[in-house]
Amino acid sequence: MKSPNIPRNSVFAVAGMVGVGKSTMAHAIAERLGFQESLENVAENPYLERFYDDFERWSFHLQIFFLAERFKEQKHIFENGGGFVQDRSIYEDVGIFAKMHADEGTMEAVDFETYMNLYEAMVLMPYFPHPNALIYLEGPLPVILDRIEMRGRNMELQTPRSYWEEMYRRYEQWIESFTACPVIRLNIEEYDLLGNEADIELVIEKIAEKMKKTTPRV
Ligand SMILES: Nc1ncnc2c1ncn2[C@@H]1O[C@H](COP(=O)(O)OP(=O)(O)O)[C@@H](O)[C@H]1O
Ligand SMILES: Nc1ncnc2c1ncn2[C@H]1C[C@H](O)[C@@H](COP(=O)(O)O)O1
Repeated sequence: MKSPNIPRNSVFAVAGMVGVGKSTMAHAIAERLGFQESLENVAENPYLERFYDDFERWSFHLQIFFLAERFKEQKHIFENGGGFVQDRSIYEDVGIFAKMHADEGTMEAVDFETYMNLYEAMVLMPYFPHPNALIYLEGPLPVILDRIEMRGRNMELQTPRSYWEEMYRRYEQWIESFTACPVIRLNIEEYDLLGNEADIELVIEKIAEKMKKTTPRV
């Protein structure tokens, strides 16, 4: 197996729609590169089920919880000198989730403003270097919905299809104007990490290529 030309202190964030395959991808990249994984811990999230049960009541609590978690994670990555693959980025919390709930009226305007103030104060901290690349997973909505179904989290299965359709639409727009760091777009129909483990090499090649273009020579 060839050793990819990817700096050991790099940080990658895997982004994309719920169910698209981020955790699976983050795990495979981290394993292949010998990096640490920084995973979203759904089971230990005290608000997630309550949130899916009642968006209006819990959306602010959930966003604050995620913000605190991502901030701790960021500090951990910073203190360890990089070499991490993150499962989901902080940019999606604000650009997709918080904004969607504010626009849809399931987060109060005043709560969204408080959240944004906190978010902006946090991302201006030195603990918040941007990732070296955002690995964005995309694919057809029906395939993603099948994956959500196959994974079988009850709270997600009970959520109306219109919620996922709206999120999907927002992701498509959001990625077009995302500029915080270089983006590597991967179509989930062009590789199959579960069916063919060797496909991770295609992904690693794309990352190495992007790093070659974006890492300044010294
Ligand atoms: N390449 C793939 N082909 C088929 N199913 C996949 C693939 N990648 C992930 N899955 C499955 O899709 C579901 C969602 O994947 P997951 O990695 O948890 O997504 P996310 O972290 O984006 O929510 C899981 O059941 C996972 O096993
Ligand atoms: N910031 C968020 N707001 C609302 N819901 C969120 C946020 N971040 C993640 N989620 C939800 C979506 C899924 O149900 C789980 C885990 O996400 P996944 O894309 O499956 O890793 O948390």
